[in-house]
This record gives sequence, structure tokens and C-alpha cells, in this order.
Amino acid sequence: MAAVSRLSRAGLQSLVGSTMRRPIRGMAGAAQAAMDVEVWSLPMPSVEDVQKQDDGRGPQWVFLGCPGVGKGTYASRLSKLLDVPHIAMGNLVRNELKGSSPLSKQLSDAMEAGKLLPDEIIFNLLSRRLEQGLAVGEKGFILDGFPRTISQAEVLEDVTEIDLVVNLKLREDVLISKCLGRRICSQCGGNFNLAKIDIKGEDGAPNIFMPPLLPPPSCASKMTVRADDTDEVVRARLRVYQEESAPVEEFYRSRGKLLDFNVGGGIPETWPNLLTALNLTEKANEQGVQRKLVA
Ligand SMILES: Nc1ncnc2c1ncn2[C@@H]1O[C@H](COP(=O)(O)OP(=O)(O)O)[C@@H](O)[C@H]1O
Repeated sequence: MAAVSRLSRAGLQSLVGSTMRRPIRGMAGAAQAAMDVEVWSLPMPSVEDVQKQDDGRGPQWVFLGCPGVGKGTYASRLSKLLDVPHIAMGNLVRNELKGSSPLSKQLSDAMEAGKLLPDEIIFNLLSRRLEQGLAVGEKGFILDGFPRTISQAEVLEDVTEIDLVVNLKLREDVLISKCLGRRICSQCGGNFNLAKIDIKGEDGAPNIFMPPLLPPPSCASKMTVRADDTDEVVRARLRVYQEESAPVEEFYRSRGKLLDFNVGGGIPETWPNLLTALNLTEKANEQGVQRKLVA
């Protein structure tokens, strides 16, 4: 619990310390002022909170990877196995932007164009989520979609020691097909995918086969598409990933924390391979998880 507390509170401190210095990209002055008010109204941490030593902390992992690679799918499965929450930044953002205020509209427009949102908004949402987790005794987390820039990674590093960063990889044409095939049930929130990937490997590259993940009949008539899963916006998100997020891979690689993992197939094939790469078994949570990287 202390670990989550430390991240959350120190994250706030770090954010508050940098809010006024860091320019907010592409935001109108009024919207920026509104965000600053919200950020500064958050509770200030005490030095003791930040310095408190951890005990009983759970795993604190990060999932990196391009849009469509399956971060949500595998982070969610691992979170159940490791008994820690899966905190998906994109979901926090989408939930927050359901309102109709001018600021929500402006941020939704930016998101739907594939742009990153300002750090202040992101830190605010993440801190709030971690505070809620702390209140219910969460001990660790798997972060998905955060950090997405070097500056976010630096703030995270200031406030907690991430144990492991799983970097999912997949070729770009497949990423695009997976994003365009993604469907979400408007009733149960289930994630599905209509894309059928069947690529014969050339020049020694392995075949890639990913069957579609079709909805059950009860969901079939309720399929929705994310507004940013259009061809144009997916390509924009991939460009943003290369420019802003790919350097985060190197940030963690240079610290010896990055585990590259090629997503070579569908879930039934990839999930056990991922567990093997992580040296985990399905029963890990019953026995107490000891993560060891495969040598
Ligand atoms: N860490 C972050 N920093 C800035 N913006 C973010 C962050 N996480 C999510 N967002 C915003 O939410 C959108 C959707 O995020 P997500 O669902 O994680 O998408 P993806 O499928 O591209 O990984 C992003 O395109 C961006 O606008």
C-alpha cells in the first residue's frame, strides 16, 4: 500500500512542482487556466509520505507498445494473475471526457485526432486513480498507456521504482488492421476484433496468424468503434508513438528494465509465450508471485 501511496502523492508533488514551468502544447489560455486550477486544488503531499519506505508492495509494471499491439489485452490478463489493478490511461481519459464542458470537448477533439493530451491532465487523472486504489488497499499496478513521453517517464522515475517494462511489438501493417478491426460492446464494454490476420513470413520471418475475436450473439448488435480507430487517425497515432513514445523504450532499456516481446499470434498462442518470457505460471497468484526475467 505504501508503494502506491508514494507514487500517487509524490506524483502529485512532482506534477505541482513542474506545472508552471512546462508549456502545455496546443491548449488555449482559458483551458490551460482551468486545468491549472484543477491541478493546484489537489492535496499536497508531505515529505514523510514521499520518504516512507515500502513494505508489502505489489508488482509495479509498465506496458509499452504501439496502438493495436494488445497492451490492454495482455496487461488486463496479467493484472488478474498478479492481483494488481490494470490502469489503462486511455480508459481513464475516455471516462473523464464524457462530459460536455468546453474543456472536455477540446480534449476529446485532440484525442480523436490522435494527439497526446497535456501532462497536467494525465497526471491529474493518474494521481486520482491511484488515490482511489490506495483507499481500497491496492498494492501495485500494471500501467498501460503511461508513461508515453520521456518527461512522463522521468516523473514516474522520480516517485517510484518500476520493476519491469514489457514492450510489446508487432509489424505496422498488422497494427493498423488490428486497430481498424477493433470493436467494443456498448453494453458490457467487452473488446472484440474483426480483423483476420494471416501473413506468410518472408525471408525467414515467422508467419503471423491472428484469428478474429468475434463477439457473442448477445453483443453482436451493440458493437461500437472508437472515434480514433479510423485509418487516418491510427496512422497519426503511430507517428506520434514513433516520435514521442519510442524514446521511452530506450529510456527503460538503458536502465535494464525493458523486456521486448514479439506478439506473434492470437491470444491462445501469445499468452502462454508471454508467461514463459516473464517466467510466470498461471498459478503464480496462488503461490505468491516472484518475477524473474528469463536469462
Ligand atoms: N500517457 C498519456 N499521455 C498523453 N495522452 C494520453 C496518454 N494516455 C492516453 N492518452 C490519450 O488517450 C488516447 C487513447 O489512449 P489509448 O487508449 O491508450 O490508445 P492506444 O490504443 O493508442 O494505445 C491517446 O491517443 C491520447 O490522446
